[in-house]
Amino acid sequence: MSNFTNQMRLSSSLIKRLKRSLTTPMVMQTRSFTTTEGHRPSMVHKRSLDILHDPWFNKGTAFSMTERDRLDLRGLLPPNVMSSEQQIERFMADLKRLEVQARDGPSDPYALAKWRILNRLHDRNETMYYKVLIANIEEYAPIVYTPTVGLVCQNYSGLFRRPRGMYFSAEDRGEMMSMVYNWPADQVDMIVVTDGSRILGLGDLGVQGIGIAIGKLDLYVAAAGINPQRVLPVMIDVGTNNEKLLKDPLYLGLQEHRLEGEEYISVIDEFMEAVFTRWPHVIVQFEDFQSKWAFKLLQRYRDTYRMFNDDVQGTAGVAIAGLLGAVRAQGRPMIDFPKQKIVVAGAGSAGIGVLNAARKTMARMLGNNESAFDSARSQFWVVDAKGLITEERENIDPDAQPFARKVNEASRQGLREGASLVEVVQQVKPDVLLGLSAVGGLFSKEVLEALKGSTSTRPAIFAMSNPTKNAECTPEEAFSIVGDNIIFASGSPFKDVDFGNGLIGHCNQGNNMYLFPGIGLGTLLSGSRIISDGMLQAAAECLAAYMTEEEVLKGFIYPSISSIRDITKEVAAAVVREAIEEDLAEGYREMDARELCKLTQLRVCPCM
Ligand SMILES: NC(=O)c1ccc[n+]([C@@H]2O[C@H](COP(=O)([O-])OP(=O)(O)OC[C@H]3O[C@@H](n4cnc5c(N)ncnc54)[C@H](O)[C@@H]3O)[C@@H](O)[C@H]2O)c1
Ligand SMILES: O=C(O)C[C@H](O)C(=O)O
Ligand SMILES: [Mg+2]
Repeated sequence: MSNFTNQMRLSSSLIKRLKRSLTTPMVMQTRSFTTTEGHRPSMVHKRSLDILHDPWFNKGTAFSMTERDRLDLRGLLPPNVMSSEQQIERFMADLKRLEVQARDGPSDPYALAKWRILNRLHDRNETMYYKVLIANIEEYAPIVYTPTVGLVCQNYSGLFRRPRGMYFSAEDRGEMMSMVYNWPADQVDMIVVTDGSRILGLGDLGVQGIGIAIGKLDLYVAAAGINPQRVLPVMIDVGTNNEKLLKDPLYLGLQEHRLEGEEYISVIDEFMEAVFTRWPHVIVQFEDFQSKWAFKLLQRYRDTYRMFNDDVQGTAGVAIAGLLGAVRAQGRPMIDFPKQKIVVAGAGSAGIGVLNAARKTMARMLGNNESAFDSARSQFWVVDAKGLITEERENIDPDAQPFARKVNEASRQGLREGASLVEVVQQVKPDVLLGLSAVGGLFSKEVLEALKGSTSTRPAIFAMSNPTKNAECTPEEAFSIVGDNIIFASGSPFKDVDFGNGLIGHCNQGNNMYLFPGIGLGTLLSGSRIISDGMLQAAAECLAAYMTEEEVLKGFIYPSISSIRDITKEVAAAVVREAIEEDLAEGYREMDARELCKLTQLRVCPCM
């Protein structure tokens, strides 16, 4: 559809909406609809979320599309309209499933039960919910966030009780500009949006992916202190390619294959235009989009909107901080980073994001010129589902292309196109083995045995895939096979390993949660128009510098989650400083750019 036609559609829906609000005062309006039992019309003086939160009137997913339109509910419920019989079936199936699938690998067996209790509190009393979460962040972050949030998404059709957030579906094309006004808050600071196409390492979960947006925003409130009334989780339902969900009669999302190409982009464009029209200062975090869209959408929007992609950019910053920590843990200065040999398993949105950032960081340390950038490339070996990526790879993904090994260079090392991970580790003897493959157990006994040949005095293993059962290896496997001296980090939380001799092998959590809340908060407070590479780099450097020399030498390369509020504050301050330095900051509320400058200790400040 041309931009013009699109605009016409958008503006006609907006005009409809405006007319409706002019002719009928929202609050006092009386509307009728049929109750769940059927026939008698019910009169209601409420609208929007007030209806969904009222047990006398709420029909949940059984509200028909006409009722959703008339009661300003469009977008506040998952798109699939259910019959009351289906609702009961879904509830009963969930009740019976209580103990089954309540566990994600070796994690807490009661995780899902705890999530249900916390979720009920979230629905009843947000202030109390966040107080409980903040006071017990170490215990409950793994429940409301990774790894349990993965289990929640997998079971979402059953767990769904009260809606939270907004749903924009392929069926809502042309309506989004109007729908955004169904959200009751006049001010929204943070949106986390997903299309559900790659939820953690669990694949395409369709509409059920809304859970990840809710979990991330919980951390925005708990770690960054964002007002819970100003966060908005969003699910863009463009269908699903998950065959199981397509056949499930109780699935809450659109039961059609995913939109592709221009059709897909036009939905996301319409969503972005709608939310930035209603809330011009909002920040949109893209989360768990499959790689093929993650990069394209980032390129499409990053210079126009206040947005970032957490999996590409947040993960990259967290990985850089960890990689620099691993260099320091060897007793070497950070500036030795460009000498590290790094094997990366996984060339998706996260893997490529990390590779690009690591290469740039090395290049900066080597003189920040073209030849430095070029030579940094040779420090990386990238293995994906088809093995080692070389220039011989057919139909190579353009994002992976810059990291393809030259064929003669590979053969000098005894490697070839498609070489297995174990062969690569054997030949390269890397300092770092980093996994973002979503393949649980990929760092097998053989791979870890091969890493014993590392030329590093202290090899580092980053098993960053989530949730727990997708981790490339466990810390027990890593420490017991490679040795007590290694550095270990995983994306999902694991317990430290007790060596039984009074010594402990520390398991770091290398998760983007250490950066995204600070990136969002810093952007909000600075009022920066966009989120620049420099702001992201400042966030990563701040996290890298957070750990003391003594801590890194003991193998602690990331802070404990109990200090997440402090880290977030530091990261946010670094982001604000950088935004000011780059002359991007426009200020926040009464704190204009000039006032912000006064607050910082910058020597050079462009607005002074
Ligand atoms: N720790 C964190 O903060 C963090 C952040 C982002 C993503 N992740 C995790 O990283 C994982 C990957 O995310 P993504 O968005 O890049 O996914 P993706 O699906 O885009 O990429 C997965 C990549 O792994 C490769 N792969 C598959 N099987 C492989 C194998 N046997 N050997 C080597 N490579 C293999 C694929 O070819 C692909 O390149 C997910 O589990 C996600 O949860 C963790
Ligand atoms: O969600 C997480 O825990 C980290 C990351 O964003 C992921 O997709 O795995
Ligand atoms: Mg993610």
